[in-house]
Amino acid sequence: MSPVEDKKRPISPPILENDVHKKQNTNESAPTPVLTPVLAPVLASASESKSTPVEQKQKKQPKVHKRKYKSKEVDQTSPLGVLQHEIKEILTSHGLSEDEISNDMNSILNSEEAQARNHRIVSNVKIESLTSNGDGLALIPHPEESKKHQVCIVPFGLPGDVVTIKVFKSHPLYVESDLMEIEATSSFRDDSLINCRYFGKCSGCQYQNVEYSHQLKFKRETIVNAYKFFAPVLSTTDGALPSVRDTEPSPLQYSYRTKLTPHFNVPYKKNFVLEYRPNVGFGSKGRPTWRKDVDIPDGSILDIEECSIGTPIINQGMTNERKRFEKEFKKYKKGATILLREDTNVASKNEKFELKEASTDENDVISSIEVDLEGEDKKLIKTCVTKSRQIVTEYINGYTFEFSAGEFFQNNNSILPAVTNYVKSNLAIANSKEGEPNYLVDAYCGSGLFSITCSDNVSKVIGVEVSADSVKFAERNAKSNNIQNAQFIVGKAEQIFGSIDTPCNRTSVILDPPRKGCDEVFLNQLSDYHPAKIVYISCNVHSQARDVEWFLNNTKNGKEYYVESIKGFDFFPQTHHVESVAVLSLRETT
Ligand SMILES: C[S@@+](CC[C@H](N)C(=O)[O-])C[C@H]1O[C@@H](n2cnc3c(N)ncnc32)[C@H](O)[C@@H]1O
Repeated sequence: MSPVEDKKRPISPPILENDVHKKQNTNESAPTPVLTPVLAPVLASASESKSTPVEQKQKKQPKVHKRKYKSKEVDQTSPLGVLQHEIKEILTSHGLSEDEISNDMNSILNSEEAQARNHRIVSNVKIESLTSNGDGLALIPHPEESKKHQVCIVPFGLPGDVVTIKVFKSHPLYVESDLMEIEATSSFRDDSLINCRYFGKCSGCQYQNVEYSHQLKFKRETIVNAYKFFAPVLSTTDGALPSVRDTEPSPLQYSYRTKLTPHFNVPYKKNFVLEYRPNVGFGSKGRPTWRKDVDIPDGSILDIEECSIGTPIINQGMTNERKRFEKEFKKYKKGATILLREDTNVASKNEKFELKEASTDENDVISSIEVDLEGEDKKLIKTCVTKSRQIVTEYINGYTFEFSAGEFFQNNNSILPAVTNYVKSNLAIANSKEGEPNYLVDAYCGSGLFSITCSDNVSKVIGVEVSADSVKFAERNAKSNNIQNAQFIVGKAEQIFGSIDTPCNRTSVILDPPRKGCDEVFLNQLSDYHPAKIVYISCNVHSQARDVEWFLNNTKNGKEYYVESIKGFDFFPQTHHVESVAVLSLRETT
């Protein structure tokens, strides 16, 4: 084990809600807690018993710093915000109150004994459900009070599994655990399907041991729950929400990710020089031991040579860059992330294509893979780019898109034809007359993916995007794809409607915001603009559900719309992620 890897899990202080979130993102190991010497005052008073009261007063009492649990606000639509709803669900199903599952955080923080009682091994734990994050959720006996329970998160546990776990972290209303043993197997579990030796420890995938059709059902359930939790009025109003459609499968279930970002840590110490190469890979999800067939050393970052969901050229890039790092790691004074982004160029089959700068092998030769396009005199030449400012190309349904390697672009090329076709097919405006002009506003347009792929169905497209760099690429992409009816504006989606002059009853709007969703300013303006159709694409179905509920129930014209359809797209097979497309249409007036 290299010196930068932590050897033993520290007795963890409870992680504050925000800290947990930070930790999940950075994959840092938990800080070693400084335990408060709770016995110190007792011992001190015993040795002082012979002094006079005046002497005792003069001697300074050692200060006991009691640690206090401070909770911080969590973003309601983040995994931790969603967990609050999931905990309520499990409580309702067992007829329990919050008091009956609560943990005494101040005691756990200040007493080693309380920590030891709480952070323990528990057997015969039945996994009841899945969180939106793909973790198992269970109810276990409370270690302090026999009438109470604890809600426990068990990564890699599947509904129906009976397992042994090790609880290692406490929070006021739940605990976190590692999966140690599977005692009885869920009907969803088929460990023979596991494709990667790091599965079960790496934080990247959650469902490699779940048959794909079940994965798609889990994701549909995530969407159903998102609307139940974040659109409660619509969910409980008869006929206000359509049944969520089946999740669209990804044509590729492995080898699909066109971008990976392995990373490494270097301890922050003055004049520190690394003696061993640190692990390079992805964050670990606790320290589970349930996979008996592989032995992977613990560490906050796992050393990963190959990622089974990455495309072949991305994995070739990973091999190249790991070899380079092996030679150069001593130069690094701090941790870093290695960008691996697929670059796809199109050429005719016999053309000798000159490769642009990209990841090279140990002989300094650019690694590339060629793929013939079926039924066409064209081939795709793929390389792996590692510089974030470098321009890369993506090929979708006959269109090419250029963008900076470090900027946002969808990561699963194989599903993009299905998604863009679905979005396009849902833009049609009811009661359209033949020959009448129609328009599209693509808010949050990035480098023009939907503006360009949907442009041939409409008279004019206006794309809006806050990043000037992305707009530059959107314009360039429209030109290179010979799209003449698209115009792009640099600006905030919240400020666009004042400058859009297309007739609202002939205009459809695409929304594809970042994870946090749209804000109320934007939704009010969208409602005032009153478009004929809205297609809302989202990588966070929870913020989508919240926005749809707010738009329909709280904006001026919201009541005039109904939710025509909701459908998930599986951009990330083997993981818990799901992309959702909701279509909102104007009710027909008689
Ligand atoms: C999820 S991406 C979608 C991009 C594009 N539709 C695609 O699929 O490639 C969200 C985009 O919204 C942009 N964005 C973020 N906040 C914005 C805002 N307030 N107004 C306009 N665009 C914004 C980001 O720069 C990013 O390009």
